[in-house]
Amino acid sequence: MDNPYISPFAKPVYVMLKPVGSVCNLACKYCYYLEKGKLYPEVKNHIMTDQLLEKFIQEYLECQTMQQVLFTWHGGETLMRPISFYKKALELQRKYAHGRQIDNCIQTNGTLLNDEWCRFFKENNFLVGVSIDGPQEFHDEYRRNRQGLPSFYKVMKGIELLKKHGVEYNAMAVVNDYNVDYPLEFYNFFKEIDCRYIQFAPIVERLSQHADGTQLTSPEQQDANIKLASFSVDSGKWGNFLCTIFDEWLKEDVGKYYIQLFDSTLANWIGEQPGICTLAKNCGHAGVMEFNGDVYACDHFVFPEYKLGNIQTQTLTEMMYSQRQLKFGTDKHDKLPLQCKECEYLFACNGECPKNRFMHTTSGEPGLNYLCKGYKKFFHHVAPYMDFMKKELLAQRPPANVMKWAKERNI
Ligand SMILES: C[S@@+](CC[C@H](N)C(=O)[O-])C[C@H]1O[C@@H](n2cnc3c(N)ncnc32)[C@H](O)[C@@H]1O
Ligand code: SF4
Ligand code: SF4
Ligand code: SF4
Repeated sequence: MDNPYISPFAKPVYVMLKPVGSVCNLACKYCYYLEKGKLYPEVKNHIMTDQLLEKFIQEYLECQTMQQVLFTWHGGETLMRPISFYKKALELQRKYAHGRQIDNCIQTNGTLLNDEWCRFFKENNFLVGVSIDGPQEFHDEYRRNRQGLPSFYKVMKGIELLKKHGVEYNAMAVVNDYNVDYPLEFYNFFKEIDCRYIQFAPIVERLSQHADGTQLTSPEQQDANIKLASFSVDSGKWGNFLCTIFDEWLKEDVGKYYIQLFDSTLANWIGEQPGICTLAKNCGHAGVMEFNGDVYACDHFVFPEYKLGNIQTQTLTEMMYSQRQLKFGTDKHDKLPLQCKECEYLFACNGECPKNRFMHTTSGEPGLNYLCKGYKKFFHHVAPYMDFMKKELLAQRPPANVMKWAKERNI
């Protein structure tokens, strides 16, 4: 074979990069990634070398079967690498692109953004994801640095700079035990700052002490001593949160504000692939590569037992299409408990993220998702509107017509 990297598979290989591992200037209390540094106690600097960066970029580009290739820079805090690192990455992308179209997106806590970063992102067409958990009071509850200093004002300044430079950005928020009680304040905040693409994710973590000093728990561990982390969202409240925001969105925001979870729900309603992996039928499409070349099954499964290999000894295609990774992907559906398999909302929920499946069903079967109650409530609540939007889409009319329809029915 001329090119050892060519992938025989139709789906693109997608692997997010961790150029500084889990290193960060903040220490958000709920962060699932901060403790991942403990997986590499022998390494002093968790920094991806230029050699590894080049190896990854060459291989990543050469194994793609699609014309368009997406690079995702993730952390830890991505902006803890200097701009020169990303300039080098762009040079290497150009070197190995061979005519492919390359897109870059980067996830950041926003605190280190300045004019220089924003100019760089604008010039190079980066999509920037900024983490912000709503108004100051919610955001600063958990998003602080090691000294306990809050980060809200720095993030807001960062967002202002992105806007000033015309950089495309979206907001990434988490919903936790605190902000879940204030859905309207949360939603209106994003409207006030004129953020039209809103992504939010529920926090569910379980903690126990492991020998290597880590605390987060993979779903296989079913020990009764494993406690739900206090910052986790309550399942029922998660449902109320989604329903309240949905009703508000329905008043005048459909087609104006894009809420990823609602779009993904509609996608499932019409049988399309949802944008959120948690609502998809299978997992396994998005791997992550750590600073040292270790590749894991998913960003939320960076546990030793989910390591697929290392790019120095195996190709990305070998790892991402290994039997283990394929099984990781199909297990999402195959391991559903009967209660899910018989659920009227299975097509929309797909049992959500396997990381959260540590409950038992009413008949005592393990593997039920902790968020089941909340999602069931949400799907039940939105079903008539989703049915209507589906009808509109199939008739090639805008789904935003749902607002008028709901108003006429006084709902
Ligand atoms: C690990 S951070 C890395 C990138 C960057 N430091 C940032 O904060 O955006 C990626 C995203 O995960 C979110 N996150 C952190 N801990 C989480 C958890 N336990 N569950 C769900 N999302 C979490 C963060 O709020 C952030 O939006
Ligand atoms: S800024 Fe991102 S990586 Fe850093 S602690 Fe917070 S969530 Fe984790
Ligand atoms: S394990 Fe969870 S986060 Fe990972 S791909 Fe599956 S649904 Fe998504
Ligand atoms: S709503 Fe509950 S029972 Fe239904 S598929 Fe989702 S997790 Fe399973």
